Amino acid sequence: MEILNNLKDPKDVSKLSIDEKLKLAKEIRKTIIKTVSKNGGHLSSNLGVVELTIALLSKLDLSKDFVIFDVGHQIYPYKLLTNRFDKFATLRQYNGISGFPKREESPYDFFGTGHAGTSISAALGACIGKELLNKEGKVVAIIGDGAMTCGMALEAFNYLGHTKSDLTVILNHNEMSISPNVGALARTLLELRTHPFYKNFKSTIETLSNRLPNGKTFLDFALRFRDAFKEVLIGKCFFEELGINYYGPIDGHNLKLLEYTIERTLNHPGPKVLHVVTKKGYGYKMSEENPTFYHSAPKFEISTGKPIHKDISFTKIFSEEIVEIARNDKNVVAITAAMPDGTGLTKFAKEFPDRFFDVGIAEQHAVTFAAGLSTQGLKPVVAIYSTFLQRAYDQVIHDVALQNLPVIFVLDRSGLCGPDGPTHHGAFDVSFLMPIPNLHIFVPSDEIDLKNMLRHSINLNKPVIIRYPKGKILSKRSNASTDFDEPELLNKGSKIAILSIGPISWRCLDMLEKNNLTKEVSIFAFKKIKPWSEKTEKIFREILETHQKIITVEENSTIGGFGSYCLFIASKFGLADKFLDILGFPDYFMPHGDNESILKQIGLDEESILKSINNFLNLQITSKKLENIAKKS
Ligand SMILES: Cc1ncc(C[n+]2csc(CCOP(=O)(O)OP(=O)(O)O)c2C)c(N)n1
Ligand SMILES: CC(=O)[C@@H](O)[C@H](O)COP(=O)(O)O
Ligand SMILES: [Mg+2]
Repeated sequence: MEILNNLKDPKDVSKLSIDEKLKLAKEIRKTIIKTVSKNGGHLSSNLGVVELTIALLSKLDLSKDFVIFDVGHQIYPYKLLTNRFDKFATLRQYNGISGFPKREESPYDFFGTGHAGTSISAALGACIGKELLNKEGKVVAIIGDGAMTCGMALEAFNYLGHTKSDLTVILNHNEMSISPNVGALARTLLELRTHPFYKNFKSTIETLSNRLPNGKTFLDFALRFRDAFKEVLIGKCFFEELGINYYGPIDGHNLKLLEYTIERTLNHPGPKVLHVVTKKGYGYKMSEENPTFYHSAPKFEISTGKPIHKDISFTKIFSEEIVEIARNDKNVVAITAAMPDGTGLTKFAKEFPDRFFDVGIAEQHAVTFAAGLSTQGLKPVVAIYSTFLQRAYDQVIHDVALQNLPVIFVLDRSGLCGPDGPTHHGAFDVSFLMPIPNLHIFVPSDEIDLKNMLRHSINLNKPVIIRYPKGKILSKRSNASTDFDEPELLNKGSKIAILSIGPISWRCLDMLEKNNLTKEVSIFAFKKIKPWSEKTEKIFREILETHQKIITVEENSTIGGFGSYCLFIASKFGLADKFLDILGFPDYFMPHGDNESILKQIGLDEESILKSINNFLNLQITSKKLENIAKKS
């Protein structure tokens, strides 16, 4: 990595010749492919923005300019060019560098992202902040066509057209969200991009500007000529209607053209959008052919592109079961906010295209849209990641729960999301959903529970949440009770009772078996955590009365989670003193890395749970011994 190795400062990029920059682009791609093949990560989006990032750093001065990447999953080339080449092999690993922009990680990561659609609002805030404080520097937001479908992005454009601030938005258009981008806006952008005048004109000027000795002057003339015709040819475009200047579309892999146009755009005062066209996955055959698979790539073999291994997950079980259910119930419809693959709805979409709705990255709309569907007697299933449901909290309360509408929310990634880190860990859903009246909240411990809960929920006629984490399924049983009011007894012990939710229950069982503690410790896996029926309360009371101590275990924040709810009920019985420990996620944002290291850090690994149990058991032994000594004397 001859060039990457020698870049000591982001400013050095601008000092390279065009040939060196082209070589640099190759080195960046090679480094990204190598690292992502070992660590997993967002391959396709990063390969698509290599030239764009080089061009941007050639034209920005990061000592005063400010740049924000929307979602931030495309930040790898930027990290490589902002003094993180030497740490890049640690990408997404525990104690390594993050896969997203992170303010604590580098002074060049100006704004943290991970969820889509925030860049223009944050950039506009920074821009107006600079104006008010008389600070120097340009502000740039880079946003993909997928993220442009977010309500927040559109809200920010609305305000930008009003403030007329000197903000540059670079729209990276590759026709892809994680899957192909959808919606009317995607169509409008495509019209801008594929207009025959633009297409032919673009290729002619680009070829000529590369060949002519005075390419820059020619390019300038040609682009001015094109702009003059823009309105006549395609009418005022979306952005210009809002009072925002529009440049483009330009080829996002043509470095010379990019540099030239970025400079020209930055120097134009006021609000503006530069429309850049790229190919997602560019430069690696496998990701060009299947950008969706390599969007969030698992570890893979570079020569074949094959993933190293794949576990059976809750997502896969949901994917198959919901199709089975829908075959027998034509009222079942499914909704995703731009994540048919991640949530497991691709199969459903293929078999029932008319009953499947990908609404774009628009979680708030997805939830209220589902509520609307349910008013007509349909049975909407909203498949969504826990962390993205945070976006639609009010919609869950105001549009679904308050009206008691039968929408089923299937929350994937509820729990640790390992290398994606704090923006993606599903750490809060139990805490933020438990207080909402009318919700029925289920937590499967394995695939059988999930299937049973789905079938039960589809006919419940109530708002439902089913939450489960990413990762492999741990139990190997072949049937389970469908009485979700009754916590499932996984092991009967005499002294301590572990009350748990989700697949971590099976890890606890494994831990007891390995440590010969099955006689001392019971495990109860709770299945429906809201509302508690009289039966659940009765069983809970019996558990309290028949055990000396209680430990709760969950993959959710300990604050406001399952454990604290149990403690609340126990206190009503006057039995709160039975609680030995409430184990779950801590009151700080957990880092990225492998789940095992994170669990260890937060005291939710087997060893830590064991320690909590042994502390009590050893204490009992010691006090027994002391009692005996006292008796003898
Ligand atoms: C609020 C929110 N919903 C969903 C996601 C998941 N997600 C991450 S990237 C992405 C697609 C983004 O597409 P685009 O902005 O066009 O970027 P590209 O990957 O095409 O470069 C989605 C849906 C997210 N990060 N945030
Ligand atoms: C950036 C983003 O939000 C998604 O790409 C997410 O990282 C995907 O996660 P999974 O790989 O768990 O589907
Ligand atoms: Mg895109």
